[in-house]
Amino acid sequence: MGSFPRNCEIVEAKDEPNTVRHHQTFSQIRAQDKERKPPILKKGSNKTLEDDINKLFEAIDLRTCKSLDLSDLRRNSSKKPMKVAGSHSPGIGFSEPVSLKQALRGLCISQAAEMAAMRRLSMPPASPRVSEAGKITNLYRSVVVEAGESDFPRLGSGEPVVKSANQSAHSSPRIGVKPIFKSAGPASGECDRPPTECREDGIVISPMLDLEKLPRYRQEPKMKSASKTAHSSPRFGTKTIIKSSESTSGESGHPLAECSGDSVGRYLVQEESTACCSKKLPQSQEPKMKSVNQSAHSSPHFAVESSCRHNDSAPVSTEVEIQEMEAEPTQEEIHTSISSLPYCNADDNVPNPDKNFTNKVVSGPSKNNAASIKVANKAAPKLRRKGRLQTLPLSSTVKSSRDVKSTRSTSRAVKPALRNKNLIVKKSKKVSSTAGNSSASYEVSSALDHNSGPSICQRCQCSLKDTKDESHKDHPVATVAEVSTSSRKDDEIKLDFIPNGCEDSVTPLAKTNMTSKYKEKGEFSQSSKSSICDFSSSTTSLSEDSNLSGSSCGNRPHMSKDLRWEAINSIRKQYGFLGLNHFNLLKKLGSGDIGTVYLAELIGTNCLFAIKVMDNEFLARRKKMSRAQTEREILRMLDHPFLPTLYAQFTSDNLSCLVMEFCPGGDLHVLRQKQTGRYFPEQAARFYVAEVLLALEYLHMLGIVYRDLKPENIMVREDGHIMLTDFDLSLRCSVNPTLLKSSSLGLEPPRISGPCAGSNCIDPFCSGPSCQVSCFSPRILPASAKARKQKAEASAQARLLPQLVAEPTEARSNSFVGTHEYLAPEIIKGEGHGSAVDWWTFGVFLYELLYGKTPFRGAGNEETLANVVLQNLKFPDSPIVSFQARDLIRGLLVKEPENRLGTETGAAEIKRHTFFEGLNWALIRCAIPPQIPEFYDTGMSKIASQEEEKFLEYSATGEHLQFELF
Ligand SMILES: Nc1ncnc2c1ncn2[C@@H]1O[C@H](COP(=O)(O)OP(=O)(O)OP(=O)(O)O)[C@@H](O)[C@H]1O
Repeated sequence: MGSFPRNCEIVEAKDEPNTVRHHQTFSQIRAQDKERKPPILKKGSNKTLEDDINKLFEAIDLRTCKSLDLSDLRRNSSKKPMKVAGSHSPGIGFSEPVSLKQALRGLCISQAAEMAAMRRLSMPPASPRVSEAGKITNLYRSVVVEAGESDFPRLGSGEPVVKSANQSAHSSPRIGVKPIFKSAGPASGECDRPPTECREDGIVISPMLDLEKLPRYRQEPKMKSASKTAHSSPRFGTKTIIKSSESTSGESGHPLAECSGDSVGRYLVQEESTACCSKKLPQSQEPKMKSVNQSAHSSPHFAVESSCRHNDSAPVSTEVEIQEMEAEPTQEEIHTSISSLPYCNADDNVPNPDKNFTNKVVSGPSKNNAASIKVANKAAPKLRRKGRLQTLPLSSTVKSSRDVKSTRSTSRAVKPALRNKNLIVKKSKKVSSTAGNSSASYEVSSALDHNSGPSICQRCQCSLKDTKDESHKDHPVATVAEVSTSSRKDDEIKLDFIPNGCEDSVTPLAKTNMTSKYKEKGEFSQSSKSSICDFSSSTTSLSEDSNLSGSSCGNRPHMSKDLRWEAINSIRKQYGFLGLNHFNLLKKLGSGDIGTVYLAELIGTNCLFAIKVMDNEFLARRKKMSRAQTEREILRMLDHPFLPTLYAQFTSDNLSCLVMEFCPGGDLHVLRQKQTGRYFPEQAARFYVAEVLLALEYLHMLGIVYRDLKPENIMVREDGHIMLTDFDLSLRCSVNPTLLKSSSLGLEPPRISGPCAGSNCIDPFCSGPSCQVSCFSPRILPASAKARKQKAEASAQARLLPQLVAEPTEARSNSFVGTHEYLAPEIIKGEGHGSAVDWWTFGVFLYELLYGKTPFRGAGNEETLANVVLQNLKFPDSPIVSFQARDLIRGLLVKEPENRLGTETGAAEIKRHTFFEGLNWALIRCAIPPQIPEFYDTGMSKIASQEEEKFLEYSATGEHLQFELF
């Protein structure tokens, strides 16, 4: 392994001058041999052994070698190991001087090779239905299988056996393998992106992982810096962007590769041209694999930057973790295997929607903006220049303490207090999404669900007023169990959209105050995520939704008491528009690929928001408009207690702003690291994954495949409940919700035999006298016989209820999207993926919460990817996790998506698992979360004490976008 050349390009074997005398027949060779080594005749013996052999040679030669010389054999038996330059394997080919014995051996081998070649030639052609990518995959597999059977050691049973690039080169001239991954190690930050090789015969040479460095990791278990922090950090800040066919510049050989690290982010290549997400495709369009030529343009190119992520709270050495993550296959096998993984992506050529998006943003409802600006300037003297930080009094809801947001990288950590300069270097990802109309909105219906009853338990008469978030009280939990399409009419589908009024386009009020500079900055700040995105095709499509309708609270009557809506509308009424100048930017919460999120206070309202600020010019230049558009469109659709609420969106001074709900509790990644042992107790994990499951279920119902589930994307609200964020990598598709009778499901009905009874549960079937918490009562709590009987009856009733299945099973995409440790195998293998990837990531997520680490993490990204594909799932001995939890994880982390739990009927399948037994899904939001954020420091006090004027400046240059607070 160590000698494996890093950039070894293994393509179709060519004739090697120093190896086989290809064009010599066997008889010629034998004649030469005879000349060199004349037979030694024993005295008195007319027939020697040599003579016999010679006759044998002649006989064979006549039969086989007249029309077939070695070069022919070599071509036709291409999948068999052949001698290559520098190889001295005896018996494969002939070399001079060649002995009789060698010749005989070589002949036998050649005959074997000939037989293999003939066998291959007699194989039936591939089915015309098989796509070119499929052919490549099949070809690849045939090589793997054949070679695996004959020459190469098998890896773990049941796992795919793949060959090393070298081996492939020896045996398969049809597939050229070019290792392109040049990760210089976790801390080097190097990145490379070799071009995709598209051969003349149309075969796309997939980029392969170069795991050359893997042995080094193994040999150096005590890793430094990033490695030492492996336990809690660093998903190895790697961002891989793969070339996709959406490129409009024809840079097929120069796909975007973006590397990001935690400490240092670098743009080593230019971004690929266009990632289109809004192509309006007919919904009926079936998923298609692209042709190889298309694939050639879209084959994923991996540019991997393994970054050193510092983790200030991770004293556990990597050594332990690496040892734990040792795969069953040897490292060499892993290397060998992953080197041959087919990274062929098939992408569609999708028109660039950026233009439309830009137009839309810029030409928004800004009719009276000019007038409004003047009015605003006069009537609101307190309004500062856009982005200006003011020293306003703290909101009453803001608690002053500290909550240091730590991420997997300290370089990404957001410091609680403002600094003079916070530089944000934008990372670039390539994302794709599809446009379309997924206006699958659902009306909450209690008729069909036994759990969707009133928010007050009919039996125990307990109220829900204890919940901290007022908005949640009126917020319907749109779980599958509660959602029905039976009574829904099209004109009733309104609740998912914010009003037009929420989308303001503001003439740059403070443009003169906003310094626009273009600077080169050497200081980098990275977000904590290392998502991978490659925008390729999605064969399902949606159209730009236009069902926006206005109301005071975005058609969310259940949120009418939300003070934030009132505040927004008040400002809008007062000034005629809403712009960035109406907010005080208090501090930077974090930055992502397409924007920076600030904590902001709506001036004069004491209402806090999280505002995502994106530079349209930068987005357009970096072809990221589609990502921003995807996120914006999805945010506008959402109305769920565990998903963010978009209060407003506007464009101000070419800055596109999304005003969202602010989550003061940080993200789950940070919260996990604060736990003892850096893992959650099982009950806490159960709470979080249950809420995430509902969020995913809701997204799937809307035709959204999330694709980037990980703790970093799960924010903790003020009340301790979660909020799933970050939708720019999501895939939008069509979905056909179906109501299924339990009989047609062929599955067990929901099991409610848990111990909720007797505890404080709001379960409508509960005879208990109280409420709260009990939704997450431990399964092991004893239940009375009576309660058990009632539960059994409830189960029987539930059996009769129809079940809504709203899994977007038709969704397909070939994008390489996600985060390394969370990537599903089908994404890594480029086989195309659908909604099942969310259930894979859900399994990884549960695993990480319970064990404090992800299941397939390797020493580097490449090894992680290899492990995901090849390594069997293992559970550490410690901490002790229940059988139910492990069983659920096992069901979710099935490498074949078709066999994965959730693939068939979505979240409903998962919710029935015994891990969630006894959980009242409809009332989760009423349960007391495991942890409630204590304080959150907005940094305003510090600003006030400094009595400084803070300004937001942004600048963009070349590859980077920078926002500065100073
Ligand atoms: N509603 C919110 N409340 C509090 N903090 C938030 C909120 N939304 C985002 N953040 C913080 O801002 C950071 C940046 O968010 P953002 O969505 O821009 O980037 P990201 O999560 O890295 O996603 P991407 O890079 O794909 O855009 C997040 O990591 C999170 O810490």
